[in-house]
Amino acid sequence: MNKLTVDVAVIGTGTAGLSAYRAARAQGKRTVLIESGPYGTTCARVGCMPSKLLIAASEAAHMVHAAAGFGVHAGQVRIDGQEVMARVRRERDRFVGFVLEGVDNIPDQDKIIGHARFLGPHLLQVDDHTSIDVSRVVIATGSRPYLPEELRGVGPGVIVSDQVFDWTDLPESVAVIGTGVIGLELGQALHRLGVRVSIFARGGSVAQISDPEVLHVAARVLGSELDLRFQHKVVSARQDGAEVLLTTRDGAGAERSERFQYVLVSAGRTPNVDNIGIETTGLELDAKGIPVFDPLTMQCGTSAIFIAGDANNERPLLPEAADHGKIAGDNAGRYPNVHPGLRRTPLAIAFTEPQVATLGASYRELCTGGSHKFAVGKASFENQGRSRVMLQNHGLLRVYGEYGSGLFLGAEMIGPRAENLSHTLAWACQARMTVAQMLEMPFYHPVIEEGMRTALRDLAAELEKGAPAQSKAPDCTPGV
Ligand SMILES: Cc1cc2nc3c(=O)[nH]c(=O)nc-3n(C[C@H](O)[C@H](O)[C@H](O)COP(=O)(O)OP(=O)(O)OC[C@H]3O[C@@H](n4cnc5c(N)ncnc54)[C@H](O)[C@@H]3O)c2cc1C
Ligand SMILES: NC(=O)c1ccc[n+]([C@@H]2O[C@H](COP(=O)([O-])OP(=O)(O)OC[C@H]3O[C@@H](n4cnc5c(N)ncnc54)[C@H](O)[C@@H]3O)[C@@H](O)[C@H]2O)c1
Repeated sequence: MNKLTVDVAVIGTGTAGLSAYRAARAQGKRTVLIESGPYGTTCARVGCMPSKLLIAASEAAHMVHAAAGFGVHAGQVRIDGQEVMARVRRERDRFVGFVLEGVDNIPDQDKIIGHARFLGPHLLQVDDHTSIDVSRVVIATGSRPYLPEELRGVGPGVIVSDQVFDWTDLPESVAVIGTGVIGLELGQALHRLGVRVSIFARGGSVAQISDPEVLHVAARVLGSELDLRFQHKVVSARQDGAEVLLTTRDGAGAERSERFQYVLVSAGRTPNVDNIGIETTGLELDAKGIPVFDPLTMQCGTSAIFIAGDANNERPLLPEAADHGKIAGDNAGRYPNVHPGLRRTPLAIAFTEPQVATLGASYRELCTGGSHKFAVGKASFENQGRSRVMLQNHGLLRVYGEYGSGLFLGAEMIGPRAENLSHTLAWACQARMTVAQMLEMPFYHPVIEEGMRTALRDLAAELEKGAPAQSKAPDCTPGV
Protein backbone atom coordinates (compact mmCIF):
# COMPACT_ATOMS: atom_id res chain seq x y z
CA MET A 1 0.00 0.00 0.00
CA ASN A 2 1.37 3.44 -0.98
CA LYS A 3 1.18 5.99 1.81
CA LEU A 4 0.77 9.68 1.11
CA THR A 5 0.42 12.75 3.28
CA VAL A 6 -1.14 15.78 1.63
CA ASP A 7 -2.84 19.05 2.57
CA VAL A 8 -5.89 18.70 0.33
CA ALA A 9 -7.42 15.69 -1.43
CA VAL A 10 -10.12 16.31 -4.04
CA ILE A 11 -12.31 13.28 -4.74
CA GLY A 12 -13.61 13.42 -8.30
CA THR A 13 -12.10 15.01 -11.42
CA GLY A 14 -15.28 16.46 -12.93
CA THR A 15 -15.99 20.16 -13.34
CA ALA A 16 -16.28 20.75 -9.58
CA GLY A 17 -13.17 18.69 -8.77
CA LEU A 18 -10.96 20.36 -11.38
CA SER A 19 -12.08 23.77 -10.23
CA ALA A 20 -11.45 22.82 -6.56
CA TYR A 21 -7.99 21.46 -7.40
CA ARG A 22 -6.94 24.72 -9.09
CA ALA A 23 -8.29 26.83 -6.21
CA ALA A 24 -6.59 24.74 -3.50
CA ARG A 25 -3.30 24.80 -5.42
CA ALA A 26 -3.61 28.58 -5.73
CA GLN A 27 -3.48 28.66 -1.92
CA GLY A 28 -0.08 26.94 -2.14
CA LYS A 29 -1.31 23.62 -0.75
CA ARG A 30 -0.08 20.15 -1.71
CA THR A 31 -3.20 18.86 -3.44
CA VAL A 32 -4.12 15.56 -5.08
CA LEU A 33 -7.00 14.72 -7.42
CA ILE A 34 -8.55 11.25 -7.24
CA GLU A 35 -10.62 9.79 -10.08
CA SER A 36 -12.29 6.39 -10.32
CA GLY A 37 -13.76 6.68 -13.82
CA PRO A 38 -12.64 8.07 -17.15
CA TYR A 39 -11.33 11.63 -17.22
CA GLY A 40 -13.31 14.13 -19.29
CA THR A 41 -16.18 15.26 -16.99
CA THR A 42 -19.85 14.32 -17.08
CA CYS A 43 -20.69 17.61 -18.83
CA ALA A 44 -18.44 16.98 -21.82
CA ARG A 45 -18.74 13.18 -22.05
CA VAL A 46 -22.39 12.39 -21.31
CA GLY A 47 -24.08 15.61 -20.19
CA CYS A 48 -24.47 19.19 -21.40
CA MET A 49 -22.45 18.95 -24.60
CA PRO A 50 -23.56 15.72 -26.31
CA SER A 51 -27.19 16.43 -25.37
CA LYS A 52 -27.00 19.88 -26.95
CA LEU A 53 -25.37 18.37 -30.05
CA LEU A 54 -28.28 15.95 -30.44
CA ILE A 55 -30.74 18.81 -29.89
CA ALA A 56 -28.95 20.92 -32.53
CA ALA A 57 -29.45 18.13 -35.09
CA SER A 58 -33.12 17.87 -34.16
CA GLU A 59 -33.54 21.64 -34.54
CA ALA A 60 -32.13 21.41 -38.07
CA ALA A 61 -34.71 18.72 -38.91
CA HIS A 62 -37.48 20.73 -37.31
CA MET A 63 -36.57 23.92 -39.17
CA VAL A 64 -36.99 22.13 -42.49
CA HIS A 65 -40.53 21.08 -41.50
CA ALA A 66 -41.32 24.51 -40.01
CA ALA A 67 -40.23 26.26 -43.21
CA ALA A 68 -43.50 25.21 -44.87
CA GLY A 69 -45.31 27.62 -42.55
CA PHE A 70 -43.49 30.46 -44.35
CA GLY A 71 -44.31 29.06 -47.80
CA VAL A 72 -40.84 27.56 -48.15
CA HIS A 73 -41.04 23.89 -49.16
CA ALA A 74 -37.84 21.91 -48.88
CA GLY A 75 -39.21 18.62 -50.19
CA GLN A 76 -38.74 15.22 -48.64
CA VAL A 77 -36.61 15.31 -45.48
CA ARG A 78 -34.19 12.43 -45.05
CA ILE A 79 -32.59 11.97 -41.64
CA ASP A 80 -29.48 9.81 -41.69
CA GLY A 81 -29.28 8.45 -38.15
CA GLN A 82 -25.72 7.23 -38.58
CA GLU A 83 -24.56 10.68 -39.72
CA VAL A 84 -26.47 12.36 -36.89
CA MET A 85 -24.88 10.15 -34.24
CA ALA A 86 -21.43 10.32 -35.88
CA ARG A 87 -21.47 14.12 -35.59
CA VAL A 88 -22.71 13.97 -31.99
CA ARG A 89 -19.89 11.59 -31.04
CA ARG A 90 -17.23 13.39 -33.09
CA GLU A 91 -18.00 16.81 -31.61
CA ARG A 92 -18.45 15.28 -28.13
CA ASP A 93 -14.96 13.77 -28.45
CA ARG A 94 -13.62 17.17 -29.41
CA PHE A 95 -15.06 18.77 -26.26
CA VAL A 96 -13.78 15.88 -24.13
CA GLY A 97 -10.38 16.35 -25.79
CA PHE A 98 -10.11 19.90 -24.42
CA VAL A 99 -10.78 18.62 -20.90
CA LEU A 100 -8.24 15.81 -21.33
CA GLU A 101 -5.60 18.34 -22.44
CA GLY A 102 -6.19 20.21 -19.19
CA VAL A 103 -5.90 17.00 -17.17
CA ASP A 104 -2.67 16.10 -19.02
CA ASN A 105 -1.19 19.39 -17.85
CA ILE A 106 -1.69 18.41 -14.19
CA PRO A 107 1.52 16.92 -12.74
CA ASP A 108 1.37 13.10 -12.55
CA GLN A 109 2.17 13.07 -8.83
CA ASP A 110 -1.06 15.01 -8.20
CA LYS A 111 -3.29 12.46 -10.01
CA ILE A 112 -4.41 9.23 -8.39
CA ILE A 113 -6.56 6.69 -10.19
CA GLY A 114 -9.07 4.65 -8.21
CA HIS A 115 -12.17 4.73 -6.04
CA ALA A 116 -11.64 6.86 -2.93
CA ARG A 117 -13.39 6.24 0.35
CA PHE A 118 -13.08 7.70 3.80
CA LEU A 119 -11.72 5.53 6.61
CA GLY A 120 -12.04 8.55 8.91
CA PRO A 121 -12.30 12.35 8.54
CA HIS A 122 -8.56 12.63 7.77
CA LEU A 123 -7.85 9.25 6.19
CA LEU A 124 -8.70 8.14 2.67
CA GLN A 125 -8.09 4.86 0.90
CA VAL A 126 -7.96 4.62 -2.88
CA ASP A 127 -8.87 1.11 -4.13
CA ASP A 128 -6.47 -1.16 -2.28
CA HIS A 129 -3.31 0.60 -3.42
CA THR A 130 -3.03 4.00 -1.71
CA SER A 131 -3.69 5.35 1.75
CA ILE A 132 -3.78 9.13 2.18
CA ASP A 133 -3.38 11.09 5.40
CA VAL A 134 -5.08 14.35 4.58
CA SER A 135 -5.78 17.61 6.41
CA ARG A 136 -8.73 18.72 4.23
CA VAL A 137 -10.94 16.96 1.70
CA VAL A 138 -13.18 18.21 -1.11
CA ILE A 139 -15.92 15.75 -2.07
CA ALA A 140 -16.70 16.34 -5.76
CA THR A 141 -17.98 12.91 -6.72
CA GLY A 142 -20.89 14.02 -8.93
CA SER A 143 -24.09 12.04 -9.38
CA ARG A 144 -25.41 9.03 -11.28
CA PRO A 145 -28.77 8.30 -12.93
CA TYR A 146 -31.44 6.99 -10.56
CA LEU A 147 -33.12 3.75 -11.65
CA PRO A 148 -36.51 3.02 -10.04
CA GLU A 149 -36.86 -0.51 -8.63
CA GLU A 150 -39.28 -1.69 -11.35
CA LEU A 151 -36.77 -0.82 -14.09
CA ARG A 152 -33.69 -2.53 -12.61
CA GLY A 153 -32.12 -5.62 -14.17
CA VAL A 154 -34.54 -5.73 -17.11
CA GLY A 155 -32.02 -6.11 -19.92
CA PRO A 156 -30.11 -4.11 -22.53
CA GLY A 157 -33.22 -2.24 -23.70
CA VAL A 158 -33.54 -0.25 -20.46
CA ILE A 159 -30.97 2.52 -20.63
CA VAL A 160 -29.98 5.86 -19.08
CA SER A 161 -28.87 9.04 -20.82
CA ASP A 162 -25.15 8.07 -20.77
CA GLN A 163 -25.81 5.30 -23.28
CA VAL A 164 -27.63 7.50 -25.81
CA PHE A 165 -24.42 9.24 -26.78
CA ASP A 166 -22.71 6.00 -27.76
CA TRP A 167 -25.39 5.05 -30.26
CA THR A 168 -24.08 4.67 -33.81
CA ASP A 169 -27.57 5.02 -35.29
CA LEU A 170 -30.94 6.36 -34.22
CA PRO A 171 -33.34 3.74 -32.86
CA GLU A 172 -36.85 3.09 -34.15
CA SER A 173 -38.65 3.79 -30.87
CA VAL A 174 -37.98 5.05 -27.34
CA ALA A 175 -40.15 5.28 -24.23
CA VAL A 176 -38.86 8.06 -21.99
CA ILE A 177 -39.55 7.77 -18.25
CA GLY A 178 -39.70 11.16 -16.51
CA THR A 179 -40.60 14.66 -17.68
CA GLY A 180 -37.61 16.31 -16.04
CA VAL A 181 -35.01 18.21 -18.00
CA ILE A 182 -33.24 15.15 -19.43
CA GLY A 183 -36.45 13.36 -20.44
CA LEU A 184 -37.88 16.39 -22.23
CA GLU A 185 -34.66 17.51 -23.92
CA LEU A 186 -33.76 14.07 -25.24
CA GLY A 187 -37.35 12.96 -25.84
CA GLN A 188 -38.15 15.99 -28.00
CA ALA A 189 -34.83 15.77 -29.86
CA LEU A 190 -35.35 12.11 -30.72
CA HIS A 191 -38.96 12.77 -31.74
CA ARG A 192 -37.82 15.53 -34.10
CA LEU A 193 -35.24 13.18 -35.57
CA GLY A 194 -38.00 10.77 -36.57
CA VAL A 195 -37.85 8.31 -33.65
CA ARG A 196 -41.23 7.13 -32.28
CA VAL A 197 -41.18 8.60 -28.77
CA SER A 198 -43.63 8.39 -25.87
CA ILE A 199 -42.83 10.28 -22.68
CA PHE A 200 -44.31 9.02 -19.41
CA ALA A 201 -44.69 11.20 -16.32
CA ARG A 202 -45.84 9.68 -13.06
CA GLY A 203 -47.22 13.12 -12.11
CA GLY A 204 -47.69 16.40 -13.94
CA SER A 205 -44.34 18.17 -13.66
CA VAL A 206 -42.54 19.75 -16.60
CA ALA A 207 -38.79 20.30 -16.29
CA GLN A 208 -37.99 22.62 -13.37
CA ILE A 209 -41.19 24.72 -13.58
CA SER A 210 -42.94 25.43 -10.25
CA ASP A 211 -45.35 28.21 -11.35
CA PRO A 212 -48.75 26.55 -11.98
CA GLU A 213 -49.70 28.92 -14.85
CA VAL A 214 -46.40 28.43 -16.66
CA LEU A 215 -46.66 24.71 -16.00
CA HIS A 216 -50.13 24.61 -17.54
CA VAL A 217 -48.96 26.38 -20.70
CA ALA A 218 -45.81 24.25 -20.91
CA ALA A 219 -47.79 21.01 -20.67
CA ARG A 220 -50.13 22.25 -23.41
CA VAL A 221 -47.44 23.56 -25.77
CA LEU A 222 -45.08 20.58 -25.44
CA GLY A 223 -48.03 18.19 -25.39
CA SER A 224 -49.25 19.56 -28.72
CA GLU A 225 -46.08 18.22 -30.35
CA LEU A 226 -45.05 15.25 -28.21
CA ASP A 227 -46.79 12.09 -27.01
CA LEU A 228 -46.63 13.27 -23.40
CA ARG A 229 -48.51 11.06 -20.97
CA PHE A 230 -48.96 12.62 -17.56
CA GLN A 231 -50.16 10.62 -14.52
CA HIS A 232 -48.77 7.40 -16.00
CA LYS A 233 -46.88 5.05 -13.68
CA VAL A 234 -44.55 2.29 -14.85
CA VAL A 235 -45.95 -1.06 -13.73
CA SER A 236 -43.33 -3.33 -15.26
CA ALA A 237 -40.79 -3.69 -18.04
CA ARG A 238 -39.66 -6.95 -19.65
CA GLN A 239 -36.97 -7.48 -22.27
CA ASP A 240 -38.51 -9.41 -25.17
CA GLY A 241 -35.93 -10.06 -27.86
CA ALA A 242 -34.78 -6.74 -29.30
CA GLU A 243 -37.63 -4.87 -27.64
CA VAL A 244 -38.87 -3.97 -24.18
CA LEU A 245 -42.48 -4.64 -23.28
CA LEU A 246 -43.42 -1.68 -21.10
CA THR A 247 -46.60 -1.74 -19.03
CA THR A 248 -47.91 1.53 -17.61
CA ARG A 249 -50.98 2.49 -15.60
CA ASP A 250 -52.80 5.80 -16.19
CA GLY A 251 -54.52 7.99 -13.62
CA ALA A 252 -57.82 6.16 -14.09
CA GLY A 253 -56.14 2.82 -13.33
CA ALA A 254 -56.13 1.48 -16.91
CA GLU A 255 -53.08 -0.59 -17.83
CA ARG A 256 -51.49 -0.65 -21.27
CA SER A 257 -48.51 -2.62 -22.63
CA GLU A 258 -46.44 -1.35 -25.53
CA ARG A 259 -43.18 -2.32 -27.23
CA PHE A 260 -40.22 0.00 -27.59
CA GLN A 261 -36.68 -0.58 -28.77
CA TYR A 262 -35.43 1.32 -25.72
CA VAL A 263 -36.82 2.55 -22.43
CA LEU A 264 -34.77 5.63 -21.50
CA VAL A 265 -34.93 6.22 -17.76
CA SER A 266 -34.56 9.89 -16.83
CA ALA A 267 -36.03 9.83 -13.34
CA GLY A 268 -33.49 12.06 -11.63
CA ARG A 269 -29.92 11.61 -10.44
CA THR A 270 -28.48 10.33 -7.15
CA PRO A 271 -25.49 12.13 -5.57
CA ASN A 272 -22.45 9.85 -5.23
CA VAL A 273 -22.09 10.10 -1.46
CA ASP A 274 -23.47 6.70 -0.52
CA ASN A 275 -20.37 4.71 -1.47
CA ILE A 276 -17.50 6.75 -0.07
CA GLY A 277 -17.50 5.76 3.61
CA ILE A 278 -19.19 9.04 4.56
CA GLU A 279 -20.40 7.40 7.79
CA THR A 280 -16.80 7.25 9.08
CA THR A 281 -16.42 11.05 8.92
CA GLY A 282 -18.76 11.87 11.80
CA LEU A 283 -20.47 14.48 9.60
CA GLU A 284 -24.14 15.32 10.11
CA LEU A 285 -26.13 13.97 7.16
CA ASP A 286 -29.49 15.14 5.80
CA ALA A 287 -32.44 12.85 5.02
CA LYS A 288 -30.86 11.91 1.67
CA GLY A 289 -27.53 11.02 3.27
CA ILE A 290 -25.79 14.17 2.00
CA PRO A 291 -23.52 15.97 4.48
CA VAL A 292 -25.10 19.16 5.81
CA PHE A 293 -23.05 22.04 4.36
CA ASP A 294 -22.97 25.83 4.12
CA PRO A 295 -23.84 26.89 0.53
CA LEU A 296 -21.68 30.01 0.85
CA THR A 297 -18.50 28.20 1.94
CA MET A 298 -19.25 24.57 0.92
CA GLN A 299 -17.96 23.55 4.35
CA CYS A 300 -19.62 20.53 5.99
CA GLY A 301 -20.39 21.69 9.54
CA THR A 302 -17.17 22.99 11.10
CA SER A 303 -15.11 20.15 9.66
CA ALA A 304 -12.22 20.24 7.20
CA ILE A 305 -14.44 18.53 4.62
CA PHE A 306 -16.05 20.49 1.77
CA ILE A 307 -18.59 19.30 -0.80
CA ALA A 308 -19.09 20.64 -4.32
CA GLY A 309 -21.04 20.04 -7.54
CA ASP A 310 -23.75 17.44 -8.09
CA ALA A 311 -22.52 15.56 -5.00
CA ASN A 312 -24.18 18.14 -2.74
CA ASN A 313 -27.39 18.23 -4.84
CA GLU A 314 -27.90 21.96 -4.20
CA ARG A 315 -28.20 23.06 -7.84
CA PRO A 316 -26.94 20.16 -9.96
CA LEU A 317 -25.89 22.25 -12.96
CA LEU A 318 -22.59 22.88 -14.70
CA PRO A 319 -22.02 26.57 -13.80
CA GLU A 320 -22.84 25.78 -10.18
CA ALA A 321 -20.38 22.85 -10.14
CA ALA A 322 -17.64 25.23 -11.31
CA ASP A 323 -18.55 27.85 -8.67
CA HIS A 324 -18.96 25.27 -5.89
CA GLY A 325 -15.58 23.76 -6.77
CA LYS A 326 -13.80 27.09 -6.71
CA ILE A 327 -15.27 28.01 -3.34
CA ALA A 328 -14.65 24.56 -1.84
CA GLY A 329 -11.05 24.36 -3.09
CA ASP A 330 -10.27 27.89 -1.99
CA ASN A 331 -11.68 27.27 1.48
CA ALA A 332 -9.99 23.87 1.78
CA GLY A 333 -6.75 25.75 1.10
CA ARG A 334 -7.58 28.45 3.66
CA TYR A 335 -9.06 26.18 6.33
CA PRO A 336 -9.81 26.99 9.17
CA ASN A 337 -10.17 30.61 7.92
CA VAL A 338 -13.01 29.91 5.50
CA HIS A 339 -14.70 32.73 3.55
CA PRO A 340 -18.07 32.96 1.82
CA GLY A 341 -17.57 32.69 -1.94
CA LEU A 342 -19.44 34.23 -4.87
CA ARG A 343 -22.87 32.68 -5.36
CA ARG A 344 -24.90 33.94 -8.26
CA THR A 345 -28.61 34.35 -8.91
CA PRO A 346 -30.02 30.87 -9.62
CA LEU A 347 -30.56 30.27 -13.33
CA ALA A 348 -31.70 27.06 -15.03
CA ILE A 349 -32.52 26.52 -18.69
CA ALA A 350 -34.02 23.44 -20.33
CA PHE A 351 -33.16 23.30 -24.03
CA THR A 352 -36.55 22.14 -25.19
CA GLU A 353 -38.40 24.12 -27.83
CA PRO A 354 -39.85 26.40 -26.67
CA GLN A 355 -37.14 26.65 -24.03
CA VAL A 356 -37.98 26.54 -20.33
CA ALA A 357 -36.10 28.91 -18.03
CA THR A 358 -36.30 29.83 -14.36
CA LEU A 359 -34.25 32.36 -12.44
CA GLY A 360 -34.02 34.09 -9.10
CA ALA A 361 -36.57 33.01 -6.53
CA SER A 362 -38.89 30.32 -7.87
CA TYR A 363 -42.66 30.60 -7.52
CA ARG A 364 -42.54 27.67 -5.10
CA GLU A 365 -39.91 29.37 -2.91
CA LEU A 366 -41.87 32.64 -2.90
CA CYS A 367 -44.97 30.75 -1.79
CA THR A 368 -43.18 29.19 1.17
CA GLY A 369 -45.02 30.35 4.24
CA GLY A 370 -48.34 30.23 2.40
CA SER A 371 -49.06 33.94 2.04
CA HIS A 372 -49.01 35.84 -1.21
CA LYS A 373 -46.39 38.50 -0.39
CA PHE A 374 -45.24 39.09 -3.94
CA ALA A 375 -46.81 40.55 -7.07
CA VAL A 376 -46.90 38.71 -10.39
CA GLY A 377 -46.79 40.14 -13.91
CA LYS A 378 -47.17 38.11 -17.05
CA ALA A 379 -46.94 38.15 -20.82
CA SER A 380 -48.06 35.52 -23.27
CA PHE A 381 -45.94 34.89 -26.36
CA GLU A 382 -49.03 33.89 -28.39
CA ASN A 383 -49.46 37.38 -29.88
CA GLN A 384 -46.02 38.81 -29.19
CA GLY A 385 -44.86 40.58 -32.34
CA ARG A 386 -41.37 39.19 -32.88
CA SER A 387 -42.40 35.68 -31.79
CA ARG A 388 -45.21 35.69 -34.38
CA VAL A 389 -42.86 36.95 -37.08
CA MET A 390 -40.63 33.94 -36.41
CA LEU A 391 -43.58 31.50 -36.11
CA GLN A 392 -42.48 30.77 -32.54
CA ASN A 393 -45.41 32.40 -30.79
CA HIS A 394 -45.96 29.91 -27.97
CA GLY A 395 -45.41 30.23 -24.26
CA LEU A 396 -45.81 32.34 -21.15
CA LEU A 397 -43.51 34.48 -19.01
CA ARG A 398 -44.36 35.23 -15.38
CA VAL A 399 -42.24 37.71 -13.41
CA TYR A 400 -42.26 38.31 -9.66
CA GLY A 401 -41.68 41.49 -7.64
CA GLU A 402 -41.63 42.51 -3.99
CA TYR A 403 -44.36 44.80 -2.69
CA GLY A 404 -43.00 47.95 -1.08
CA SER A 405 -39.41 47.85 -2.34
CA GLY A 406 -40.43 47.09 -5.94
CA LEU A 407 -37.45 44.71 -6.18
CA PHE A 408 -37.44 42.23 -9.03
CA LEU A 409 -37.39 38.76 -7.45
CA GLY A 410 -37.42 36.15 -10.22
CA ALA A 411 -39.24 34.64 -13.17
CA GLU A 412 -40.39 31.39 -14.73
CA MET A 413 -41.10 30.95 -18.42
CA ILE A 414 -41.53 28.78 -21.44
CA GLY A 415 -41.02 30.65 -24.65
CA PRO A 416 -38.85 31.53 -27.63
CA ARG A 417 -35.22 32.38 -26.86
CA ALA A 418 -35.81 31.90 -23.14
CA GLU A 419 -32.07 31.22 -22.80
CA ASN A 420 -31.46 34.89 -23.66
CA LEU A 421 -34.41 36.45 -21.81
CA SER A 422 -33.51 34.53 -18.67
CA HIS A 423 -29.94 35.85 -18.69
CA THR A 424 -31.10 39.45 -18.97
CA LEU A 425 -33.57 38.93 -16.13
CA ALA A 426 -31.05 37.03 -13.98
CA TRP A 427 -28.53 39.87 -14.36
CA ALA A 428 -31.18 42.38 -13.26
CA CYS A 429 -32.04 40.15 -10.32
CA GLN A 430 -28.43 39.81 -9.22
CA ALA A 431 -27.94 43.58 -9.62
CA ARG A 432 -30.91 43.96 -7.22
CA MET A 433 -32.75 46.18 -9.68
CA THR A 434 -36.28 47.33 -9.07
CA VAL A 435 -38.95 46.69 -11.67
CA ALA A 436 -39.08 50.45 -12.34
CA GLN A 437 -35.31 50.53 -13.02
CA MET A 438 -35.61 47.59 -15.39
CA LEU A 439 -38.28 49.43 -17.37
CA GLU A 440 -35.87 52.38 -17.78
CA MET A 441 -33.53 50.13 -19.79
CA PRO A 442 -33.51 50.21 -23.62
CA PHE A 443 -35.78 47.90 -25.62
CA TYR A 444 -35.38 47.68 -29.39
CA HIS A 445 -38.18 46.84 -31.84
CA PRO A 446 -39.27 44.29 -32.91
CA VAL A 447 -37.59 41.95 -30.39
CA ILE A 448 -38.63 39.17 -28.02
CA GLU A 449 -37.51 41.42 -25.17
CA GLU A 450 -40.60 43.53 -25.82
CA GLY A 451 -42.56 40.56 -24.46
CA MET A 452 -40.42 40.77 -21.33
CA ARG A 453 -41.24 44.49 -21.11
CA THR A 454 -44.96 43.69 -21.32
CA ALA A 455 -44.60 41.32 -18.35
CA LEU A 456 -42.57 43.89 -16.40
CA ARG A 457 -45.14 46.63 -17.09
CA ASP A 458 -47.85 44.29 -15.88
CA LEU A 459 -45.78 43.58 -12.77
CA ALA A 460 -45.21 47.32 -12.18
CA ALA A 461 -48.99 47.89 -12.33
CA GLU A 462 -49.58 45.08 -9.83
CA LEU A 463 -46.92 46.47 -7.49
CA GLU A 464 -48.52 49.90 -7.76
CA LYS A 465 -51.77 48.46 -6.41
CA GLY A 466 -49.93 47.35 -3.26
CA ALA A 467 -50.22 44.10 -1.36
CA PRO A 468 -53.78 42.88 -0.96
CA ALA A 469 -55.09 43.45 2.59
CA GLN A 470 -56.25 39.87 2.80
CA SER A 471 -53.33 37.79 1.57
CA LYS A 472 -54.51 35.21 -0.87
CA ALA A 473 -52.92 31.79 -0.58
CA PRO A 474 -51.78 30.98 -4.11
CA ASP A 475 -51.96 27.57 -5.65
CA CYS A 476 -48.43 26.43 -4.95
CA THR A 477 -48.89 22.80 -5.74
CA PRO A 478 -48.33 22.30 -9.46
CA GLY A 479 -48.66 18.61 -10.32
CA VAL A 480 -45.67 17.26 -8.49
C1 LIG B 1 -27.76 14.43 -20.01
C2 LIG B 1 -27.33 15.60 -19.17
C3 LIG B 1 -27.42 16.87 -19.70
C4 LIG B 1 -27.03 17.97 -18.93
N1 LIG B 1 -27.13 19.21 -19.49
C5 LIG B 1 -26.76 20.30 -18.78
C6 LIG B 1 -26.82 21.59 -19.34
O1 LIG B 1 -27.23 21.77 -20.49
N2 LIG B 1 -26.43 22.64 -18.58
C7 LIG B 1 -25.98 22.48 -17.31
O2 LIG B 1 -25.64 23.48 -16.67
N3 LIG B 1 -25.89 21.25 -16.73
C8 LIG B 1 -26.26 20.17 -17.44
N4 LIG B 1 -26.16 18.92 -16.90
C9 LIG B 1 -25.66 18.80 -15.51
C10 LIG B 1 -24.11 18.86 -15.47
O3 LIG B 1 -23.58 17.96 -16.41
C11 LIG B 1 -23.63 18.48 -14.07
O4 LIG B 1 -24.27 19.33 -13.12
C12 LIG B 1 -22.13 18.64 -13.90
O5 LIG B 1 -21.46 17.98 -14.93
C13 LIG B 1 -21.68 18.09 -12.54
O6 LIG B 1 -20.29 18.21 -12.38
P1 LIG B 1 -19.55 17.51 -11.15
O7 LIG B 1 -18.15 17.94 -11.18
O8 LIG B 1 -20.34 17.71 -9.92
O9 LIG B 1 -19.64 15.95 -11.45
P2 LIG B 1 -18.90 15.03 -12.55
O10 LIG B 1 -18.47 15.78 -13.74
O11 LIG B 1 -19.80 13.86 -12.73
O12 LIG B 1 -17.58 14.56 -11.80
C14 LIG B 1 -17.58 13.66 -10.73
C15 LIG B 1 -16.38 12.75 -10.89
O13 LIG B 1 -16.17 12.05 -9.67
C16 LIG B 1 -15.74 10.74 -9.96
N5 LIG B 1 -15.98 9.93 -8.75
C17 LIG B 1 -17.17 9.61 -8.20
N6 LIG B 1 -16.98 8.91 -7.06
C18 LIG B 1 -15.64 8.80 -6.88
C19 LIG B 1 -14.83 8.20 -5.89
N7 LIG B 1 -15.34 7.60 -4.81
N8 LIG B 1 -13.49 8.24 -6.05
C20 LIG B 1 -12.94 8.87 -7.11
N9 LIG B 1 -13.65 9.47 -8.07
C21 LIG B 1 -14.99 9.44 -7.97
C22 LIG B 1 -16.58 10.36 -11.17
O14 LIG B 1 -16.01 9.29 -11.89
C23 LIG B 1 -16.58 11.68 -11.96
O15 LIG B 1 -15.51 11.73 -12.88
C24 LIG B 1 -26.53 17.79 -17.63
C25 LIG B 1 -26.41 16.49 -17.10
C26 LIG B 1 -26.81 15.41 -17.86
C27 LIG B 1 -26.66 14.04 -17.29
N1 LIG C 1 -30.38 21.97 -19.56
C1 LIG C 1 -29.92 21.64 -18.36
O1 LIG C 1 -29.47 22.47 -17.60
C2 LIG C 1 -29.92 20.21 -17.93
C3 LIG C 1 -30.17 19.21 -18.86
C4 LIG C 1 -30.20 17.90 -18.42
C5 LIG C 1 -29.93 17.61 -17.09
N2 LIG C 1 -29.69 18.60 -16.22
C6 LIG C 1 -29.46 18.27 -14.78
O2 LIG C 1 -29.59 16.89 -14.59
C7 LIG C 1 -30.52 16.67 -13.54
C8 LIG C 1 -31.20 15.35 -13.70
O3 LIG C 1 -32.13 15.39 -14.79
P1 LIG C 1 -33.39 14.43 -14.79
O4 LIG C 1 -34.25 14.86 -15.92
O5 LIG C 1 -32.97 13.01 -14.71
O6 LIG C 1 -34.05 14.75 -13.39
P2 LIG C 1 -35.19 15.76 -12.95
O7 LIG C 1 -35.11 15.82 -11.49
O8 LIG C 1 -35.14 17.01 -13.74
O9 LIG C 1 -36.55 15.01 -13.37
C9 LIG C 1 -36.84 13.72 -12.91
C10 LIG C 1 -38.17 13.28 -13.49
O10 LIG C 1 -38.36 11.89 -13.17
C11 LIG C 1 -39.62 11.71 -12.54
N3 LIG C 1 -39.48 10.57 -11.61
C12 LIG C 1 -38.80 10.55 -10.45
N4 LIG C 1 -38.88 9.32 -9.90
C13 LIG C 1 -39.61 8.55 -10.76
C14 LIG C 1 -40.05 7.22 -10.74
N5 LIG C 1 -39.76 6.42 -9.72
N6 LIG C 1 -40.77 6.79 -11.79
C15 LIG C 1 -41.07 7.61 -12.82
N7 LIG C 1 -40.70 8.89 -12.88
C16 LIG C 1 -39.97 9.36 -11.85
C17 LIG C 1 -39.90 13.04 -11.87
O11 LIG C 1 -41.26 13.20 -11.62
C18 LIG C 1 -39.37 14.01 -12.93
O12 LIG C 1 -40.30 14.17 -13.96
C19 LIG C 1 -31.45 17.87 -13.61
O13 LIG C 1 -32.11 18.10 -12.40
C20 LIG C 1 -30.49 18.97 -13.94
O14 LIG C 1 -29.90 19.43 -12.76
C21 LIG C 1 -29.69 19.89 -16.61
